Amino acid sequence: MSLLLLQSYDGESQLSYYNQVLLNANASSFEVILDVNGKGKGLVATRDITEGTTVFIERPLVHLQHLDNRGSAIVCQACLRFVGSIERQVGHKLRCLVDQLRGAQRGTSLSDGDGGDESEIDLDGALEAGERLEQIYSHVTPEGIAELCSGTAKLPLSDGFQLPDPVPCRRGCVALYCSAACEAEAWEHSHCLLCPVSTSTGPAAAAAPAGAYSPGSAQAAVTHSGGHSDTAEAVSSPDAATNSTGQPTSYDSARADGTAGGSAEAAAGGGPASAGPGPSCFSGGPTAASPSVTAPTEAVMEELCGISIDRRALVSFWEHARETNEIFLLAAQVVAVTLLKAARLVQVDELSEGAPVATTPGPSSQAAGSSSNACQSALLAAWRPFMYGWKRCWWEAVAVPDDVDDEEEFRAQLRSLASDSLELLSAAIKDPRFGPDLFQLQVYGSIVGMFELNNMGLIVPSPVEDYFLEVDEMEEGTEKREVTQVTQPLLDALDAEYATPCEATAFLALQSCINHSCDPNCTAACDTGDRTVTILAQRDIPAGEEITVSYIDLSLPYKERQADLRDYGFVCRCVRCVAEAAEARAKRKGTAKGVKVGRRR
Ligand SMILES: C[S@@+](CC[C@H](N)C(=O)[O-])C[C@H]1O[C@@H](n2cnc3c(N)ncnc32)[C@H](O)[C@@H]1O
Repeated sequence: MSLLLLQSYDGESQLSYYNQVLLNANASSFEVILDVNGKGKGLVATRDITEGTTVFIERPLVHLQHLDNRGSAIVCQACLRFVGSIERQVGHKLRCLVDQLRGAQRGTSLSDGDGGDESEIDLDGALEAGERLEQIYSHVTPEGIAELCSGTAKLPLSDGFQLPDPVPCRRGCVALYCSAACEAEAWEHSHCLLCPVSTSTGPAAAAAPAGAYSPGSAQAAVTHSGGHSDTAEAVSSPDAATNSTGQPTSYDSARADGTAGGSAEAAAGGGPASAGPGPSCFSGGPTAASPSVTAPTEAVMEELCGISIDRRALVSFWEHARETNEIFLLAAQVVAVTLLKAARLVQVDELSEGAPVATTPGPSSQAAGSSSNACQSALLAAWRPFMYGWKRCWWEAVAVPDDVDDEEEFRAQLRSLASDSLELLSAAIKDPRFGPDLFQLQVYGSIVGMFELNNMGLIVPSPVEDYFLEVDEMEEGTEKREVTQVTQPLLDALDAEYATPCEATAFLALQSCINHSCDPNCTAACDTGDRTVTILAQRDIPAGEEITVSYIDLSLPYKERQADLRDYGFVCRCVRCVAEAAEARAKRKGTAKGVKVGRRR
C-alpha cells in the first residue's frame, strides 16, 4: 500500500509552500532554493544583507521543553517564559534536585546499559548522591525548601525580578503557562488532544491571567539539536526514565521533609522517585496527589471535532515516551496538530455544503487509504508544514553510536520503540477518517526522523542566574552582607544548578531549511517575549550567497567538528573545513617528509 503522506511531491508545490511561508514571515531578502550545491534545499540571499540585520523571525511549529530540564526551570509551556517567582524557581530546583538524589541514593540508576542486570545497584552513584544531599542539607532545611516552593519565603531583592503568575492548564494537568492567552493557544494547538486529564476538577478553569508582565527580551543562544543522544540513550540505557527526573512532581507543595508532595513513591508504588507520578508531561503544576492529575482508572472517552480521545490511554503514551524517548511527545504534537487541522477543514467543508476542501498540490489523492477524497485532501493540506521536512525514518536516519556493535539490531530496536509508541498513541486518539493514513509506522518514523535531523535547540537564560548575579554585583557593605546571609546558603545548595537555563527543542519551517557552515554568516536567537526564533546576519551577506548557521560548537577543532556533524549525516565542506583539512594534509606531508629524512640519516 502506498502511503498518502509519504508520496513524492513536485518541486513546484514545495516552492509554493515556502513562498507562502516567506510571505507570512514578511521575509523578502532571501529565497528557498531546492538544491544548494548538493546539500538539499537551502536559503539564498536575493539582495545584499547588512551585518546586524534581522534576516527573518519565525515561530516554531512544535516545541518541547526537555523533560530533564523541567526540574530546573518552571516555564510557560507555550512560550518558554519563566513563571512564578525567584523563590519558587529556587525552591523547585532544590526540591527536584533532592528528589533526584534520593532516587539515585536508592539505586535507581541501575543498569550499565549493556543489557546488564537492571537490579544491580550503582553504589558509587548512590554514594555520590548521598554526599550531594548532605551538602544541600548543610545549607538549607527541608522546611526552608518547602517555604520557597509555597511562596511563603521571601528573598531579598526578588521584587526586581517579577515573573508572570503561572496559569494552569484548564484541565488541571501539570502544564503551566504565563497567561490565559498562552494557555488557550496551547490548548487549541494540540493540548486539547494530548492533555491526559479528562475533566476540569482543578483550579485551572477559574485561574486569573498572569499579573503584570512585560515581555522579556533576553536573547537566548539557539543551537541545532538534531542527531542526538536521546536516541542512543533510549536504546542503550534503561535508565533513560531516571534521566528525566526533575520532572515535576509538584511545583509548590513540597513536603516538610523536602520531598515532593504526592511523590513518586505514592504514584509508582514505592518505585524510584524519578519514575514520577502519572502523566509527568510538564513541569510544575498540581501535585500528583491532586485529583486533577491522577490518571483515570477507567477509559474516559471524549470527542472533539469528530476525533475520539481516551485520556487514560494518553497517560500510558506519556509514560512510554518519558521512559524511552521524549521526542515521541513532539511527534505526538505533529500528529495532533495535523489531525485537528484536517478535522477543522472537513468541518468547514461540511458547513459550506460540499465546497471543495483546501487542496494541496503535490501527491495525488489516488493513494490507497480508507478516507474519502475530501478527507484525504484535508489531511494533505494539514500535513503540508511537515511534508517537506527531512523525510527519512528515524531508525534509518540516526547515526549509530560508537559503542553499538550490531547496527541492524540497534535500528530494529529503534523501530520497535517507535512502533510501541505509535500503538499507544493510536489507542488514545482515534479518527477513522484520517487515522489509517496518519497512524502509519513509516509516517510516525518519518516525523521522528525529521526531528532527528532538523530540530533546533532553544536555550532561555534563567532569571535565577540574573538574580544571583545582581546580588553578587552589589556594592560591598552592610546591605550586601545582610542579603548574602540569606542568598549564599541557597547558592551553595544549588551549586552549578543555579544557572540552569530553560532548554527546549523545536521544529521551524524556514529555520529547518538553513544549512550548516563552520564559518556561518548568521546566528539564531530565541526571543522568549513572543516565542520566536530570530535569524541575524553576523556579517554582510552579498546577494546570491547562501544563508548559513552553525549546528555545532564552532570552537572545536576540525576533526571534532566533523565528528559532531556526522550525527547530521554529512561531511562539512565549507570554506573553513576545506582550508583546515588542506592545512592538516600539508602538515602531515611535512611530517611524513621529515620522518623519511630522519630515517635516512
Ligand atoms: C536542517 S537540514 C537543512 C536543510 C536541508 N538541506 C534540506 O534539504 O532540508 C539539515 C540537513 O541538511 C544537509 N546539510 C546541512 N548543512 C550541510 C553542509 N554544510 N554540507 C552538506 N549537507 C548539509 C544535511 O543533509 C543535514 O542533515
